[in-house]
Amino acid sequence: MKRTVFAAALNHQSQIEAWAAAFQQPPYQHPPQHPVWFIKPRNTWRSHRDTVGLPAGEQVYSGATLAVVIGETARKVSAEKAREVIAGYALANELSLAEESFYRPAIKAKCHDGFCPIGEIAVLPDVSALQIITEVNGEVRDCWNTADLRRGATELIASLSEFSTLQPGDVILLGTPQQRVAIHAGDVVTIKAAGLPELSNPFSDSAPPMEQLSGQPTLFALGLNYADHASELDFKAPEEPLVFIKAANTLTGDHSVSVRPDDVEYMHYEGELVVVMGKTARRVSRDNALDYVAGYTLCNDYAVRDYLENYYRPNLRVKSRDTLTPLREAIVRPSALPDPHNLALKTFVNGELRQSGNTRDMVFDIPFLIAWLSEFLTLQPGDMIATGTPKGLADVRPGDEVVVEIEGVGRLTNRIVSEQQFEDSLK
Ligand SMILES: O=C(O)C/C=C\CC(=O)C(=O)O
Ligand SMILES: [Mg+2]
Repeated sequence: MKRTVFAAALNHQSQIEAWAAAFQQPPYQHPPQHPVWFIKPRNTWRSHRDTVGLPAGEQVYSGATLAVVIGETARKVSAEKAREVIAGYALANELSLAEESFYRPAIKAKCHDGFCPIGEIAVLPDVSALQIITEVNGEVRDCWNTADLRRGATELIASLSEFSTLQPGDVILLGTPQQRVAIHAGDVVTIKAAGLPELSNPFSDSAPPMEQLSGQPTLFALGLNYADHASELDFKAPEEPLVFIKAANTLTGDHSVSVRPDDVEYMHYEGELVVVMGKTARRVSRDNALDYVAGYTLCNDYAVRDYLENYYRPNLRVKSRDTLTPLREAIVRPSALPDPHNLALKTFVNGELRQSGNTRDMVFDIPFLIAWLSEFLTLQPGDMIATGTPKGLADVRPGDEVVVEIEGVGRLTNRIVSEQQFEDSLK
């Protein structure tokens, strides 16, 4: 069973060449120094022969790629050892709207329902020079070679597992070339490569309804959803929700530890109200949105600012690190919290009040966020929306106790430890 589907962007030589001049300018400033990660959440997953519905009025592009499937737990694995954790490979179609910017997470371009069909797994001894062929209605329309990838499977596993422990069932998509194939309703897109089961999907302008999904619930998180926090970071409040996704590996519980990397200057807390979905939601109106909510809880959306790069910012390396998202499992039912938009939110460090806000100050409120997301993707029971943090960030150090408290929802306590302390605790 798939767990998290990670994807590498800008990993094909043709993309870096096409974007070379732009990456020397704002907002990028320089070419990416680290792999550019994004996540294809479970609503995007489809299988061989599944029909994929195309969003009305949008041009969708095929993105044939190779998926590497993790077979064993991989934590801080070297590239040399990475081969040992690979269960096999599959073909995938990393579907996308046009890639017009890599600055902020491209959830609208990448995460529509059905935007990630993945084929059956097979064991292959070597994928370093594999031809990936795309046929549309039986005609070859694209062909690229994995030899043109900037980082191969083992290097990507090493890079990702440095901050995100991989588990069996996790998948990494290795990237797509700059040129993509435009697809239309009525097309059948087939992806082929020697030694792998082909992946073929018909495309329609109306897709069958989503069944109940497997895989980990998706944790959507809002950036800059409080104007005072945006301004303390020298940003204006966004004109539409800035949504990024956090992977399952980052979650930890109440009274747990969060690891501060030893080589960083600034790791800060972010107390946040979290909405937990209770019913399948697709194209839900703002007026009805709260009817789909199972309850509310809270999280601490820690960030390691040293690792920020202006590619799909905030990057997974900043926001999706092991142990850096404490989340309280117990939820408060909507009946006990009639107005989630008027709750005091506080964060204390070692008993001292450091952050104090109110959920009434959200830029985009909860009904808006549910309606906006469900306009292009299906929210499933268990999916969560961390609604952003107000002003008042500060660095935290090993030994600090951090408590997030939201009126009517409860408290979340955790302690900061150093990498060395955490490694010692594992021995
Ligand atoms: O790009 C940045 O510096 C901020 C991105 C996300 C901030 C966040 O998680 C929040 O506002 O909450
Ligand atoms: Mg946050």
